[in-house]
Amino acid sequence: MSRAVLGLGTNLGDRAENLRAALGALGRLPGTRVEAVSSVWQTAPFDVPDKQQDYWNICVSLETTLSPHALLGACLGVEAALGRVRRTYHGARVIDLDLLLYDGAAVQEKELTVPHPGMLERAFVLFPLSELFPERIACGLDFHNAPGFADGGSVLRLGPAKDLLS
Ligand SMILES: Nc1ncnc2c1ncn2[C@@H]1O[C@H](COP(=O)(O)OP(=O)(O)OP(=O)(O)O)[C@@H](O)[C@H]1O
Ligand SMILES: Nc1nc2c(c(=O)[nH]1)N=C(CO)CN2
Repeated sequence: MSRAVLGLGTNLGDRAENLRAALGALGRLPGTRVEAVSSVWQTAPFDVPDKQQDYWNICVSLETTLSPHALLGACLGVEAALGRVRRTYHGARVIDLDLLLYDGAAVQEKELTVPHPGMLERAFVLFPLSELFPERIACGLDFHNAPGFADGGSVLRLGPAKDLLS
């Protein structure tokens, strides 16, 4: 059994429903259990080409028997099932699932890079991630250097997933 950590984001349509549906789908993957879910964080769109609604971001840890590649394939399947359409680079999306970490694995391929290359620069990842691993990640001290904080206040904790998403 391995532990994988995913970052989820949505900024199109009903964001609570999109996260709810994605979590449900992840829990139904073969050999997979949702171990923990962060709070829901409302974050300003970072590095996007046009005006977009704020994102809702969460991080999720999974216990899974799926390999990293099989899990990535499953994540792409969940995105497709929820109606994600890829139009432009960093365009608004119904749902995005990024594989952030998989045990201690390091994968360097175009189709799959783990740890996710952008994760340490993204406040919208680090804040929810710090809730799952408080002993490993402390947010706050250096947050003004995180790109998500370029506008000085772009990450807002909305509340626990159990209140917002169940
Ligand atoms: N760790 C990873 N998690 C998810 N996708 C990855 C990962 N590493 C590489 N990819 C590849 O990236 C491709 C494009 O993913 P996507 O369109 O969701 O990127 P993005 O989320 O818009 O950008 P970013 O990666 O900057 O968050 C996927 O088809 C996948 O093969
Ligand atoms: N706040 C925020 N900004 C983003 C996000 C995201 O999930 N949250 N995802 C992106 C592409 O993956 C680009 N920009």
